[in-house]
Amino acid sequence: MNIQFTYLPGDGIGPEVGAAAMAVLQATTQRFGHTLEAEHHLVGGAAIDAGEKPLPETSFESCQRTGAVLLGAVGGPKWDHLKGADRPELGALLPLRKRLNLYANIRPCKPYEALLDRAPLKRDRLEGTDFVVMRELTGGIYFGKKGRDAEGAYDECRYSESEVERIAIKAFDLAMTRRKKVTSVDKSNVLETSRLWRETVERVASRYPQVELEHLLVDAMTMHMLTRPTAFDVVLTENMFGDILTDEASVLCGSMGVIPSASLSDAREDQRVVGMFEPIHGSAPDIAGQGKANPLAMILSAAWMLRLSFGLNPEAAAIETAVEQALASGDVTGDLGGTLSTDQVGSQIADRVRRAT
Ligand SMILES: NC(=O)C1=CN([C@@H]2O[C@H](COP(=O)(O)OP(=O)(O)OC[C@H]3O[C@@H](n4cnc5c(N)ncnc54)[C@H](O)[C@@H]3O)[C@@H](O)[C@H]2O)C=CC1
Ligand SMILES: CC(C)CC(=O)C(=O)O
Ligand SMILES: [Mg+2]
Repeated sequence: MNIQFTYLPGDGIGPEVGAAAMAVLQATTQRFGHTLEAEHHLVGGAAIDAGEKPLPETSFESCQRTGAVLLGAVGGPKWDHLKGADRPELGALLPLRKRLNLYANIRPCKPYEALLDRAPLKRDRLEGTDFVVMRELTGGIYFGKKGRDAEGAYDECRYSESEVERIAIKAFDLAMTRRKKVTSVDKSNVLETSRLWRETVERVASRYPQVELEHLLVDAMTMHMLTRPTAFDVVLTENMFGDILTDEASVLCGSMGVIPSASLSDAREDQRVVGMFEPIHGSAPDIAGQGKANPLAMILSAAWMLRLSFGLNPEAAAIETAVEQALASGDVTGDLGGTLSTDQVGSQIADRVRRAT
């Protein structure tokens, strides 16, 4: 198969973890007899520095055409002085998600055996943790009207019923393939959008009688995630809450550098589901350029792209097995207690895939 996708390394550690993931993709495609056709494009601060808009039309057009996107990260202090849509986050990342209709953001939290003792939780409390966050990605406060007025500043938070309904359906469908439990997280004691969220989730739940539904308020959820992480199966939540809760979930998994993500659309007219695959972390300016970034989240995101955009299950599994072996052998970066550089982690995982029988 010819694996044609759009590669957007972006900013900070994005190109570093991206290079490691590309090395693993090269090894995997060679090993399984495929060809790799990566369309490299600029996005975010890297595009701004090249005199372009944060999301150049050529970059967007490639994403739209290939329907499979591997993204590093965008943003960083260098571009923090910019305002509104001139910023990498507001001018590139959010429009990419919106324009590709990537409303379903899936982020797993399943700590690897080798990392169980790195989390600040006791092993016996963490063992068996295996949940997936289904985060709504194209609505809510990040996309609302924002601005300044004489009194200060505002960010509007809006959700339509259909936006809540479609992500709830995704969460219940996913729960049906897993342990049949959905925990919906909102702030319905205060927010009107959360009241609509809860009503709509209840309505969708009535179509899935086999699935247990639990509601939690987001402030309490931050505590429950640390005190009873094994209680969750599918965690359904809105855009900003999902953003924050998944950074918290990364602590259970040992590092920000190990959680991949998939952002998916519905099938388009051509039946293609568009997918963007990216680590949950950002551009990590504090470690950028030092070879310290953990590339596993990006490598696992590439594996998800092979599975979800190209249906290449054995290929994705080969990468995931190699990652597990690397973790078990301690061949990892400093955030996980290892001594390897970003590149070294990438090349030893590529070697493991090449050697796999
Ligand atoms: N999807 C995206 O493009 C995202 C972009 N951002 C942007 O990234 C920039 C930096 O944001 P921060 O708040 O610093 O969040 P961040 O996720 O980049 O970093 C938070 C902390 O985690 C560490 N970390 C992150 N990824 C790591 C990795 N792969 N290996 C080892 N350590 C890692 C960093 O060194 C830092 O101490 C901001 O401009 C932000 O808007 C943030 C999150 C997502
Ligand atoms: C610009 C942010 C909304 C990106 C982010 O933190 C995320 O999606 O995790
Ligand atoms: Mg985030």
